[in-house]
Amino acid sequence: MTEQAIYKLRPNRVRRNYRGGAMLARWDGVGDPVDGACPEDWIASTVEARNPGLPPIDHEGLSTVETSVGVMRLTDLIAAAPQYMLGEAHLRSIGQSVGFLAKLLDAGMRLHIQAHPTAAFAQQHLGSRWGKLEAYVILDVRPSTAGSLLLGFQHCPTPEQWKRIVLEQDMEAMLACFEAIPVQPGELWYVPGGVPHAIGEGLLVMEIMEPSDLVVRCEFEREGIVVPPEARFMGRDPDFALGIFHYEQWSPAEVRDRLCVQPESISASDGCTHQRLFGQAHSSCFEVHRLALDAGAAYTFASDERMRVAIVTTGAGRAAAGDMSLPVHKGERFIVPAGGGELRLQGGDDGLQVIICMPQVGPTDVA
Ligand SMILES: O=P(O)(O)OC[C@H]1O[C@](O)(CO)[C@@H](O)[C@@H]1O
Repeated sequence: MTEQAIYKLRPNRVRRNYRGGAMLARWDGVGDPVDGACPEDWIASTVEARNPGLPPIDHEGLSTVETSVGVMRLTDLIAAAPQYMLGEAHLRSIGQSVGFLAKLLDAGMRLHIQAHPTAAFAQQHLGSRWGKLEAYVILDVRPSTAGSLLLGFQHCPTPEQWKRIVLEQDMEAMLACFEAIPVQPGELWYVPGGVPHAIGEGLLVMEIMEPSDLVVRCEFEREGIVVPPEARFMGRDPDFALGIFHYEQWSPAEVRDRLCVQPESISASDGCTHQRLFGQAHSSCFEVHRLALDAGAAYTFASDERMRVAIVTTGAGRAAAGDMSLPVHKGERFIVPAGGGELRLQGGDDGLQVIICMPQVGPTDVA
């Protein structure tokens, strides 16, 4: 198989327990975009979706890429050229998975209230190296929706009260534990394991997380969508599952202080700003950068021999690596393998914004 310096990712929609996806369909050029049962696109995913209680779909969640010899599953491409795709250091510390999971998430309705295990809990009790710490880049808010998150308890129940609320589905009491946290496009948030949360109606979010689909779902039905019993508590009993929650009370201002992240400026010159959005201070699993190029501006994202997963979030332009150069536009997602060299970007007439995600594989500094 020929090694390419850029692989375009195919759309990869995944079923969830909420409706959405119309904004993603618009990104993908679908003529008549509507919300449906597949509101997420999993990007460069080597993680299978877990949808217990729904009819099985083989390999749901696994990404496919365009290659010179046709469309291939990313896991097969990596297996065929692990060193080129991921690099030596990655293979040694992480193996043949991408090492993190990125998603575009398009919420046509508020998601149900949930929490995820920390990596420490997952290692100790679930036989998994990772829990599911999540980081969000808010990309857009649908008109006529407020744009908010439920995040952390503002009126914290005791573990016994929370257990009663969840088991009896006392929705009035459950919602009374939270106040809406307003969010804006461009903001960065992160959600450590154990923190209850729900993404609000109308948000389009780029989500980067530890590579698992481990979740405790607390609302068993929303807007007629029933979360199947086997999908609620990670297949365990309620006491075990609800044991992952952190029972801390944070006011909306404290939530913003703790969990709204300020980007770190890496460079700002010649019509291009380069920021690190999430790094080792937030996660030992992934690192995320944002590049914003004015019309005609050019920028080279240096290679430190890690795989880079790129998503064009605004505008259009060109992306080049090695001897490949492609036109790219809003919604495009692509991979530059560890062995693909530096990534060269150029802004088109309306400029170009690209988010780049990479695994953490040890000491890192791409500045
Ligand atoms: O509706 P579901 O299937 O529980 O999906 C939950 C979604 O919520 C998130 O955990 C975000 O909070 C996504 O990563 C996940 O896909």
